[in-house]
Amino acid sequence: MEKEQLLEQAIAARENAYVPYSKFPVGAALLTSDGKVYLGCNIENAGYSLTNCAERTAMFKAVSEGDRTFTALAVSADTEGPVSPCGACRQVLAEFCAPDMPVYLTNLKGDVQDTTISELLPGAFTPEDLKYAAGK
Ligand SMILES: O=c1ccn([C@H]2C[C@H](O)[C@@H](CO)O2)c(=O)[nH]1
Ligand SMILES: [Zn+2]
Repeated sequence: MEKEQLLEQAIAARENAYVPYSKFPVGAALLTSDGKVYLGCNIENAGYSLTNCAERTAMFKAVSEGDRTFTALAVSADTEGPVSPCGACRQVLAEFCAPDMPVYLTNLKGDVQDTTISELLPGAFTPEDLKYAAGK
């Protein structure tokens, strides 16, 4: 799967966004090691804090279908520069994705920022951090 194809899919995934409150559609495309792509969009709620971001929608779809091995993620929104994933999504991504996994952030103007999971959330709290206390 080419980076460009994944970016295209993230842009297309915005079409299903449910965004009556923010009117800010976001799309995500999460690539598995098997070459499967899970799409995600943001899904808002009248109880605003219950909103689910595009990145977490894609991740939760994949995990709920039994896929946990990921090789790349693309995210798209209509932002001035490449879209910046929120803190909650950065933490959820760090749970399942390798620190060096590529993440492609884009906007509708074609700006692309290549980054990684660990660049998005340096020092993430991970499953490893739970092992010290568990081993006492
Ligand atoms: O990376 C991001 C940033 C924001 N949002 C959503 C949450 C909310 O629905 C809207 C405005 O914050 O955009 C995402 O889905 N992903
Ligand atoms: Zn988010």
